[in-house]
Amino acid sequence: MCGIPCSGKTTRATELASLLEKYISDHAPTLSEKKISIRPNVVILNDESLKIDKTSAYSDPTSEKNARASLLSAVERHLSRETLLICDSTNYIKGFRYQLYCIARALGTPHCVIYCGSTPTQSLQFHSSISDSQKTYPLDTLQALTSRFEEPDSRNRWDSPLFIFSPSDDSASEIENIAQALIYKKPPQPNLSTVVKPLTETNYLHSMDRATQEIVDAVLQAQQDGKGGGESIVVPRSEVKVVLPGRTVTMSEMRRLRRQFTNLNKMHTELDLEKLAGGFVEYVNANF
Ligand SMILES: Nc1ncnc2c1ncn2[C@@H]1O[C@H](COP(=O)(O)OP(=O)(O)OP(=O)(O)O)[C@@H](O)[C@H]1O
Repeated sequence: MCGIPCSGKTTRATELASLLEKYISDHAPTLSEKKISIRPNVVILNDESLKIDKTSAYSDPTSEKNARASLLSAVERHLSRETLLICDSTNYIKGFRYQLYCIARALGTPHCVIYCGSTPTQSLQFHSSISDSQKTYPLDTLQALTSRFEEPDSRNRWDSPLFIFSPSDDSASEIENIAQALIYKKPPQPNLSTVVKPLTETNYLHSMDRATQEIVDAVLQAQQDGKGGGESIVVPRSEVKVVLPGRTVTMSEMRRLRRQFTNLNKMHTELDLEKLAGGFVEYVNANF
């Protein structure tokens, strides 16, 4: 899921989960014929199921980071090729959505993004209708999160396929398309090498280390040379260029991105060096 706070994500997720469960039950013979094994129950992960307190978890950067880390590790624990899982959170940072996409890709299972496209005015109305006993974000947190929201864009692999729902839209109208995207679609393979000989497993981590370090060095060097906001930088081994943000990129930020990318891809030993380098550049651009 994706959407600003109080945009109706949990309401939509619950509706979609029961519609998908019905779909799985109604289509059992077809699924079995196609040898598709899928559990009958849809798992929903959100602040409530993870016992995260919305009233405080998003009020400062450290708590917010912890909340996101809990969600990410819960997704890693629960997702499998047989499980339909809904990650019901704002997922408002595109780099975070990219991380979710990588988890699905590493498992070889499809994903999609359901965007609850309520307007800020509609979400404020929903917020004001919630009684004080149902704990939710304080108004200022809601507004801060709304202003930081990075809207999904179906041109990005990690935001595609994208399904957009307004509050008045009927969940049932899209269920066939969502089922096609999640149940029948072949797992994503955009980064897999088909022509280049894969690296041996022993060399893999070493090669990834070197390739990503060379890119980090190139970015920091370009910045030292006076390159800045919006400029594209050619980096080693990648056809995709790094696009610098309109602020200074620090060495520790690049180190963190490199560590995260390495962790996400360390099992992905079928990738060749060029795909790895291109993937790292995409990851860096998404997180800038
Ligand atoms: N389509 C809708 N029409 C009217 N009210 C709605 C609609 N969707 C959700 N609501 C109401 O808005 C409030 C917030 O809904 P919900 O919890 O689904 O949003 P959310 O995006 O998951 O919120 P949060 O960001 O807190 O997780 C609830 O009181 C819910 O009943």
